[in-house]
Amino acid sequence: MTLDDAPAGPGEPALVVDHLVRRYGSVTAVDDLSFSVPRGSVLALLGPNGAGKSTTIDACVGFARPDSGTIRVLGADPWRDGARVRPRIGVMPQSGGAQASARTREMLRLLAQCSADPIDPDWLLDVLGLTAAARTPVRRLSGGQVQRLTLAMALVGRPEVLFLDEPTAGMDPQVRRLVWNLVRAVRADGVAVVLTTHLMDEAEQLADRVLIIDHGRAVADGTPHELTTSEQTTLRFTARPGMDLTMLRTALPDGFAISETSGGRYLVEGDIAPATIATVTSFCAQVGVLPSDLSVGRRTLDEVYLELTGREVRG
Ligand SMILES: Nc1ncnc2c1ncn2[C@@H]1O[C@H](COP(=O)(O)OP(=O)(O)OP(=O)(O)O)[C@@H](O)[C@H]1O
Repeated sequence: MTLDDAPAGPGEPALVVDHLVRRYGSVTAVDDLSFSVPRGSVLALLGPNGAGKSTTIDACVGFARPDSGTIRVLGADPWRDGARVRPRIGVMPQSGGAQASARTREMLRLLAQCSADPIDPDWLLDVLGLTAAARTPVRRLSGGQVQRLTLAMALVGRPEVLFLDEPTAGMDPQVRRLVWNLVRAVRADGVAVVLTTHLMDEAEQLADRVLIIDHGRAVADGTPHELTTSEQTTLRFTARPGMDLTMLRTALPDGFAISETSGGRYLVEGDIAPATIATVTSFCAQVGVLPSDLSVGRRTLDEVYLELTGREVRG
């Protein structure tokens, strides 16, 4: 052990990533990324497909070797000192990880036996609604059940740091809420959680901090409240779908963006003032439309995310 590898003290962040770079051939998947995650907190990594989220997690759990930069998980280097790190972390990869031929309970018990102080597998199955599927082979579970089993596998060893790669992708809304409650419970127990998600409401619900990455680089970092509070406010209203907004664009001063976000739902972004509302309602009167649900508020995380990462679909 070197001085660099001294165990993290109780006040130290459970995870520290410092100037991480990871390349695959000519692709720089993670490009100078730095962040830390204190115990008892949740960090959400957001970013478009291919932004580098899974690669970041892979490096943090010791699956991928950093090209440069350092990672400390509970004070240890996950690549060089995996034997010290692995028993103290839980990982829910996107690809699952359960053996297809094993039965659900069997799979979980096997992992529990590898842990010094496991959570009771039957309790976990019960909490995750998998008791009825306890004797079902993994290959016959539904996609959502496999997801829940993979989460149970990440939790059964009572991890101090938990990595969840898109934990609720494809889950129905009830199960998603169940998973959110479990994440909140482990966070309250002092676990540091890193999760990736494409669901902005998931990030808003769970995260103490949000890190938005694009092309491997951080483009925003803050609490959900910090990221959605800025000079820019929004004015939303509902009216006839497909209105020609040219007249409204001309009437508003420079610096405003106007869009129809979905059929009949309009969004005006900029420094909204009382005069802006007057301009919008006067435009509606001119075109003979009654606006409804007119409201002024903060931008949503979704809007901030789209502004930072663009609206075009990535290949
Ligand atoms: N094993 C690999 N070999 C080669 N390139 C890879 C490998 N893993 C990832 N990449 C590339 O690295 C970049 C980042 O991929 P990564 O999977 O980390 O993104 P992501 O943000 O997790 O995407 P998604 O939201 O689709 O899961 C992409 O360009 C991807 O093609």
